[in-house]
Amino acid sequence: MQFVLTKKEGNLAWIILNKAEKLNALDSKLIEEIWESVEQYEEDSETRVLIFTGSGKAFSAGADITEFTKLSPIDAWKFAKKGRGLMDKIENLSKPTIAMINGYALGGGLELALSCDLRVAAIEAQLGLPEINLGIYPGFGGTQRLTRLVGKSKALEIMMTGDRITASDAEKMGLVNKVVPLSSLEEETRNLALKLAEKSPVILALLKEVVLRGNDSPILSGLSMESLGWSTAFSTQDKNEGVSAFLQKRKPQFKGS
Ligand SMILES: CCCCC/C=C/C(=O)SCCNC(=O)CCNC(=O)[C@H](O)C(C)(C)COP(=O)(O)OP(=O)(O)OC[C@H]1O[C@@H](n2cnc3c(N)ncnc32)[C@H](O)[C@@H]1OP(=O)(O)O
Repeated sequence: MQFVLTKKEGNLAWIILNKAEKLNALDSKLIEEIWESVEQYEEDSETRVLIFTGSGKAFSAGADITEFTKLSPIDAWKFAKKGRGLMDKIENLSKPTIAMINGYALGGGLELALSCDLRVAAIEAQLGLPEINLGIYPGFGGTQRLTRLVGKSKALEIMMTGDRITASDAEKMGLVNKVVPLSSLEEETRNLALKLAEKSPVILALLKEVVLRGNDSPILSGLSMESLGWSTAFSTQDKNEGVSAFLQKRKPQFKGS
């Protein structure tokens, strides 16, 4: 890999965008390498949580604008599909994902963070969808994911003005889950990831499926999926382990079966 660093820490996998001199701008190569890293950890049964972050002063400043000059409309469609495909893949991973936003998360960079389950940001981070200033609009899923997350009015404000927002404002509108000083960002993110890694992976996967599919469905369908998934939990060893551990006043050891 040229532009992505990966590292494993027990049950945690880190995927680090590593093109700091270009603020981790997402070009075709970087998108392919993130895709490969995601596939690698998706298949790795030891990995329970994936953390995405960037090296240097940015999480990612978005799609690589220099590539836009040579794109025909058909190329642009292919590029948007490729980037969006990656975001869809990340969103639909059965394992929990966290975006550790260390600095700028703009355009496609914010869209990458939006495709993760949770977002922890440094106080210093700046977020936004500035595509409107380039005469385009978000094309890696942001129009849909941001709107579902913060509501139509706030999402339109962010996309129509292109203004950058602070991590604290992002937290207030529910766009990020937690804001911490940059100096403790890694530790706080790791602690959150370790907490998730202790839960049952099979139940987390079921929960994700019900929440994601339910979010796209009328409430009655979502509620029905919830009941079906909930009863499926009763076929797992992890449910037996969780209930037994409570009754025996000990910590559960979930194995993912
Ligand atoms: C068809 C597919 C649809 C895709 C949907 C997504 C679209 C997008 O994401 S469009 C891009 C949206 N992002 C932006 O508009 C942000 C662009 N960057 C900036 O505004 C600034 O770089 C900054 C405010 C984030 C930081 O400013 P500053 O601290 O002054 O740093 P520099 O501008 O000097 O940046 C350093 C270096 O990085 C290059 N760079 C930054 N962002 C991008 C980018 N998105 N694409 C390509 N290159 C980028 C910048 O040009 C500098 O390079 P050098 O000049 O060679 O040093």
